[in-house]
Amino acid sequence: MDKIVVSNLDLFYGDQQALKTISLAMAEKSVTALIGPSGCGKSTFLRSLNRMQDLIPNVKILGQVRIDGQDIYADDTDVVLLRKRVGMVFQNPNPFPKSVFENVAYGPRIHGEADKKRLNEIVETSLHGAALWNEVKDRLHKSALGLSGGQQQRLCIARLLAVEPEILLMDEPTSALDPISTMKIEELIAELKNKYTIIIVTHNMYQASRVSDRTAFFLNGELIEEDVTSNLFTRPAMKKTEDYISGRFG
Ligand SMILES: Nc1ncnc2c1ncn2[C@@H]1O[C@H](COP(=O)(O)OP(=O)(O)OP(=O)(O)O)[C@@H](O)[C@H]1O
Repeated sequence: MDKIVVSNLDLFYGDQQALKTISLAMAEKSVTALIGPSGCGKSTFLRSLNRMQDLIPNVKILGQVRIDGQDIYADDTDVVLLRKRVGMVFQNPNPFPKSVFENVAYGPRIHGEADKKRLNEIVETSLHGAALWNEVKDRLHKSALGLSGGQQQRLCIARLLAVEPEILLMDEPTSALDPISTMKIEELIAELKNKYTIIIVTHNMYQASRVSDRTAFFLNGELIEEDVTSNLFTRPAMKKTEDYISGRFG
């Protein structure tokens, strides 16, 4: 079943059009990878799925983004609730300068959870969910900034899981990480897709082929082609896709 359906999405930064009439459906509990050369609009597209662009001045958005059938750009959308449902992980892990525990408890607390026992449970479950519990269970009250980069990234994922999202947006989540940490995040993505709908931007085509079910190729703000990942990489329908994946540009 489709979780997110984007129809005819145009996005302008001032006069510059960064997304050109994009239509793309993303299935529930699956991983969709967004690939394409630098500046083609991948991050812009990703950020349009939880209205992160609302924070940037002079952005104009036309078209629709429906999640479970509801247009997230409708006037009555609760954007705080939307961002709880659609969480985001960034390229550089960005834990708060607080303890591991406080990082994970932060979201539930601002959404009103005050019960200590319940918060303990949420923190433990979320850290398990992000495959980090065993590595941090003895240092829950130490600073998150003392964790390795890969652990910090998994902590950022745990922080999202704590508010019970439905969709995880990941913008090049491993580009700042070493190969072992990257592998752990990729294994985690494989686990998480049993429960969550995941959209990942990656520059690494091997990563796209390892982690995703479907891949969308963007070029100059256009969606050139979208298909089952193995098809897109072995039998692309479009010449531009073939040129990109065979390393002829980008
Ligand atoms: N806040 C902004 N204000 C103005 N223009 C922007 C802004 N963010 C992105 N752009 C422009 O929109 C276009 C698409 O950028 P975007 O970051 O979405 O591409 P990308 O494919 O994610 O690139 P990269 O792989 O380098 O991260 C680019 O031309 C970029 O310069």
